[in-house]
Amino acid sequence: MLNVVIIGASGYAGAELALLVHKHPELNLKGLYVSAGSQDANKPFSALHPQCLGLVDLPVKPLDDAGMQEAKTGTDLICLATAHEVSMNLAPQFLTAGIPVFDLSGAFRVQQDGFYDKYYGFTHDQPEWLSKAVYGLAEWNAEQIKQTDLVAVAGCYPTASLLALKPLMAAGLIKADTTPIINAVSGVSGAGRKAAIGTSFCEVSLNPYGVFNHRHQPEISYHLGGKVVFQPHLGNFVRGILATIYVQLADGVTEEQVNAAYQQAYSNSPIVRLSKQWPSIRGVAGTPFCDLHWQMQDGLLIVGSAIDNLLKGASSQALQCINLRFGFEPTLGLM
Ligand SMILES: NC(=O)C1=CN([C@@H]2O[C@H](COP(=O)(O)OP(=O)(O)OC[C@H]3O[C@@H](n4cnc5c(N)ncnc54)[C@H](OP(=O)(O)O)[C@@H]3O)[C@@H](O)[C@H]2O)C=CC1
Ligand SMILES: CC(=O)N[C@@H](CCC(=O)OP(=O)(O)O)C(=O)O
Repeated sequence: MLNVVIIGASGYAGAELALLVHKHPELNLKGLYVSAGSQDANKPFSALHPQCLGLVDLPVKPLDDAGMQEAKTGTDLICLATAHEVSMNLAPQFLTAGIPVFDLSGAFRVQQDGFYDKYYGFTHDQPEWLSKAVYGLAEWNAEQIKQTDLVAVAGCYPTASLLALKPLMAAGLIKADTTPIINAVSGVSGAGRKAAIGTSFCEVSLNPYGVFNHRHQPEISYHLGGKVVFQPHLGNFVRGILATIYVQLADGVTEEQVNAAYQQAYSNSPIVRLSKQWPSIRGVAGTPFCDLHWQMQDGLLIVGSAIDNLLKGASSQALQCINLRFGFEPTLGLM
């Protein structure tokens, strides 16, 4: 059994991960942590997430000096479900102690000059670790994930978008000099557990946000290797992302070629389901799956992609990466 520590365990993504680790046959949930000054420090995890009562009753401990020392001792791997800047600061402290890190934040996802200043509002001060990080999009980067100690688990909207677009890009089916358009809606859990007026459930109906400046647009472009337009929306549901993606196909591309591209990419990947119907939030919420469906007409392809933002968009994808890194079956603890 591998001993796992989760930092940021009281948050929405960390909590999902704690439950997944608890259920995993090869992983032992060794410790759960929150910030040193957290109002939740020392509360039982199950008091914060009552669905886990009797399953995960460990306390969430404060990550003060003693907590940090304890978190490092006898630990085989660390998961960071913390804000980007917190992860940037914490990851090196575990990596230098020889403990592999699986970071759910955006802190190590994009290796591009000036990216963090422009899109995250801070200067990245760990360029060496950033250059060593592997992007944790499990279906596409399995070989690199197996060999790294720092996995930057892919973002939620980028996971839904890239799983839909990468097969087309890899097969050369996207028309040159065109820009795929990604229109996506997320549930409010995507904004995390902290209360804010803009993501308060009574305030949210359905609205676009982050127009032309959301940090996931460059993350998607960088890992696709091509330009995209990305427009997120906030919807009045708790969890799930539905992305509808519009792609101009290269001249002469047939439906058979599109089908073959998706089959080739995912026929051995049970987490990505090539559906015969348009995906829905209901079809994926609470599951580790990404559901894809597509249709084409007159050279235009429309692809639907749905995931649970807290699972395939965060914690279950982290677990896929852990499985790959430690040589377990890729879907162990997930299906
Ligand atoms: N929500 C989602 O759908 C997704 C989230 N992510 C990423 O995962 C990360 C967590 O997201 P989410 O769960 O939504 O966020 P939450 O705000 O729900 O949770 C954040 C967690 O971090 C803890 N925390 C805050 N500051 C520190 C600190 N200095 N040291 C240790 N722990 C700290 C918080 O507890 P406390 O404040 O009490 O200390 C809490 O447990 C983010 O980077 C996010 O971008 C990725 C994909 C999807
Ligand atoms: C609805 C909502 O607010 N979603 C968040 C994205 C979720 C998230 O935490 O982003 P990462 O996947 O990059 O970690 C946002 O738009 O910033």
